[in-house]
Amino acid sequence: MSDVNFPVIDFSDFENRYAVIADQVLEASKNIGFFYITNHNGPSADQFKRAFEMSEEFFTQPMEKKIQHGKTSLNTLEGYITYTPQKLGDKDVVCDSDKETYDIIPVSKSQNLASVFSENKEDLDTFYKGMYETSMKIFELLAFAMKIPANPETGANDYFTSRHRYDKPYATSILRFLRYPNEESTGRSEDVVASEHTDYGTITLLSQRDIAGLQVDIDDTWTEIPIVHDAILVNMGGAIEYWTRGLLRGALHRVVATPELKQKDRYSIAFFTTPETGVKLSGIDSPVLPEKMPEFKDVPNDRELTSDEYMAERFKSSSYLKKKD
Ligand SMILES: O=C(O)CCC(=O)C(=O)O
Ligand SMILES: [Fe+2]
Repeated sequence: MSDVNFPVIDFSDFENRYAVIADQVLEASKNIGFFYITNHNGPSADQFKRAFEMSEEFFTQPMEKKIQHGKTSLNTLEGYITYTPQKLGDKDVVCDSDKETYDIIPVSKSQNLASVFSENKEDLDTFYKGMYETSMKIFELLAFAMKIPANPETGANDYFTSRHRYDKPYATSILRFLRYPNEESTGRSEDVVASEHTDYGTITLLSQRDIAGLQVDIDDTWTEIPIVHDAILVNMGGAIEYWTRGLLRGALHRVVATPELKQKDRYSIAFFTTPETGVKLSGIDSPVLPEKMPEFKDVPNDRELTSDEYMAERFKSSSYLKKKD
């Protein structure tokens, strides 16, 4: 475990300090690929608390209730993934090995919202939008710091945001509630409860409720990411690493079991952004972009992929739902 000063970027006095904040965001995105933001104007501490309460209310229901919203295919955007094999009718509910998750798309487009969430639609919608807006702010800062030309008509740094529009028919962002059930309840104990991976999308916002365990690979060393209260953790995903030719770092990360997990469930919330369907993950006009496309582990680098092709490649080489040996 190396001793790294984990970046915490203060967004206060945002307009006046825009250029400084943008540079800090770019530096952290290049070097570690993970950083905290504080005073961000995104969801408040109370809204996070409320979101975790909804999550707890959903996950503590009996399994029969939860699987009524089970995903039976990975192509389904919204719904529940279980941690022990379950059937919904004659179909298997998608099963992860150590954790359970519930994915939410924009509330207005949802077809199959569990009652806990539909009863609290307004809170959920506000929280989802707050996470979305915060992601868009990060994209604007990155576009500015990378000196990508602003929109000539509006002056906005909208290169990335205009490719992640909120109200596209195809949902571009997923809000995911996660629970890692405690070891006593499952009778299992593993050292690693979310295997090492890079996220598929462009950026992820994350909050670990009260049990740490998230680690990021920094210079080949697993480094613990502390919990910083009232801060949002931001990380770069594989799609933005690919799109920026490796400039931004889609860092490997994982979750390990801490002693608390023996008796207490671990909750986290993630918000994943994915570019709109058909977006070309190439052609960024930036003086800081590397000239050459590097090699990537999971995707080919000899042709230019669209967002959909990129995702398809990642799913092909995915070990996400394969059982650990
Ligand atoms: O639960 C966490 O803290 C991290 C989860 C994660 O990395 C993911 O879902 O992609
Ligand atoms: Fe992740």
